[in-house]
Amino acid sequence: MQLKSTFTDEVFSLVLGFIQVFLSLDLTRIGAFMLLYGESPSQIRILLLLGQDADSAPLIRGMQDSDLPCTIHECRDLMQLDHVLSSKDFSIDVLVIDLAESHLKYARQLIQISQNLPIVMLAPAGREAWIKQAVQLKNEHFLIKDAEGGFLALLPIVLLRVINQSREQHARTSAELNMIEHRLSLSQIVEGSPVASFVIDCNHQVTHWNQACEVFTGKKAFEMIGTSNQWQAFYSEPRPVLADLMLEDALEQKVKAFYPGKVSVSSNNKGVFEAEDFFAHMGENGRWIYFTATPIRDDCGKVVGAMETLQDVTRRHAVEAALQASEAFLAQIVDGSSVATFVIDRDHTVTHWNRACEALTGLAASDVIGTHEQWRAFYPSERPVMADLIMNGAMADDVDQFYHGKFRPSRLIEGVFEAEDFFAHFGTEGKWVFFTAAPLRDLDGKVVGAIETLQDMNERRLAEEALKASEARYRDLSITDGMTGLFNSRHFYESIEKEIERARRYGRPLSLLLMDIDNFKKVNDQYGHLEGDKVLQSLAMVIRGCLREMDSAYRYGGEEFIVVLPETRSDDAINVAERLRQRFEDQIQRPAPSLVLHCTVSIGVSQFVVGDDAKSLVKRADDGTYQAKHQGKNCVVLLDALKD
Ligand SMILES: Nc1nc2c(ncn2[C@@H]2O[C@H](COP(=O)(O)OP(=O)(O)OP(=O)(O)O)[C@@H](O)[C@H]2O)c(=O)[nH]1
Repeated sequence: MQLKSTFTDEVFSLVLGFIQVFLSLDLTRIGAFMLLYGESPSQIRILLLLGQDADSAPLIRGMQDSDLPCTIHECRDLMQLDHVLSSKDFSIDVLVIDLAESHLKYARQLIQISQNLPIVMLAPAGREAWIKQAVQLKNEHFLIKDAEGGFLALLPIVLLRVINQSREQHARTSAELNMIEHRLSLSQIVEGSPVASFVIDCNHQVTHWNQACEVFTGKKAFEMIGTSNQWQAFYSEPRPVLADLMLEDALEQKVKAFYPGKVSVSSNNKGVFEAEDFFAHMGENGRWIYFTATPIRDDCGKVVGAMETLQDVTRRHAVEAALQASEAFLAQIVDGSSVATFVIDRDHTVTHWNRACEALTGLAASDVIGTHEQWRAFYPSERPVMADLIMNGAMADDVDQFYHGKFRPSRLIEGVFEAEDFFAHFGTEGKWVFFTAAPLRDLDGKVVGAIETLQDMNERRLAEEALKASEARYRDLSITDGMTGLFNSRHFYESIEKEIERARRYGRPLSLLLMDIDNFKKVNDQYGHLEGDKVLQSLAMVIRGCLREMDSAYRYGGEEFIVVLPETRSDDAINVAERLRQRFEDQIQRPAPSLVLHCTVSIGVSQFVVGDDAKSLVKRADDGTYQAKHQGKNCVVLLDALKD
């Protein structure tokens, strides 16, 4: 029962008629009112403004007679009214004004003070004009009371209705306000966003199409808002965009049908669907777009629209495609390389194992890629390979633990190690392998993997060994007498210098034997040079059989031999010489098939004394031999330096 501010006599009469109907229906009890409106009354807080001399008793009694639970605060003037309304201690549902003439003077202030509080005005019969005057200020409810306080019984019902209307109005206003706020904030969010975004309502009509979206799609907001043409921005034919699907039942099913394999629910935000797709009709050459859509719900959770955002990820796709191509290219390079190569990632998982590596190690790429079992190619049990150590940032000490004596830091690259080792199970007879591992770094220099290359060193090793053998052979030949196998005289002078130096420096004894075959010319003359050679070889064999490891024997001249005896004094040297002489004499020579011959040797002995050099030492031994010849040959003569 609200009156418009354009209050007229006709309306006023109508209202009065309505009150009469109320009365005729005898709806004067709250219970009956509740039947009509279905409202449950709660404690109603009433503020009662009375005229100066007015009696509140009939009014309060009227309220008490009703079933309406209420509390009543009384006030008599505007000050009191203001105090109660502005106090936090009082919460008022309705203002009842028992109109007095005095109120009319400040009716305007009164209505201002009451703010939005519902007002019920009571005027005495015959004073309807007061009401008329008062309600012109504010459209409110009113009642005319007769002299006996008649109609007052209707007051509780009017109060309830007023309060309910007020609450409904309030609720409606707040909902509208919420909606406006919601729309306002959504508008601000969408319009202000640098991310291309658009919003549709529950009828699939575009309500927002922000500037970024205009730039992104080339479609102007004024073309799109109010239409359902959002598909035109993306497709050549009408079809739902992701936002449209947010309004559908069986949402996920439909999303999957329209974006098969391209869409998922965001892991960060459960209500948001995200997708990535190529839109061939966008831009010059099509575009990769990352787009999200989310339903917009009202306070009750009902879907009332949807918002979609768009981001151009074409460049990222191009970069990813280039990266993939470069990875594929790299994989081909690695695979095609004739150098056995494998790569591990930061988790030590094998990512590449090329054909050369398969051939060298005998382990198939398919058996090792994706595993941590690179060790299988090299070792019988699990342990790190060089690439694993590099990946772990190993220092020389760590590498030494696994490759002791076999590795060295690379001379070319810092942080890289190289090693050489023999792998017995490679090939048919095992192989020498040179291997080197280097870290793989990302653009920030962080180690993200390691590459190891392996080179079959067998052929080189064999060649090296052959070379060493040949060098040794050559060296042996250069210091060896070809006929007897003993060292030659050139080597004697190298050796005797060292031995003299050692004997001098450490005061160690050193002796020399110089021997000459007796009557050798005769052998040659009688049986020929070749038979003479056999005698020379026979003496060489006897000498070799009599020497210790530290001794050395030399063919000094044609039929002259020298034996160097380190750590040997002259008396021991004489013993050696005697043994030699005897064994040679015992040796049977057969210069002709039926002929047995025994040859002899004369031996001169000298011992090193301080001041000796090679020449003097040899000279004394030679003199000893000479004396032995003079003493009848086949004997040993020591030529003592002191006696000399
Ligand atoms: N078969 C052979 N004979 C050699 C070789 N070198 C030296 N002769 C011979 O050795 C002989 C040495 O003879 P002489 O120096 O006269 O001495 P000798 O006959 O051994 O007599 P004495 O030394 O006094 O016992 C010579 O006939 C040389 O030709 C050789 O390599 N092979």
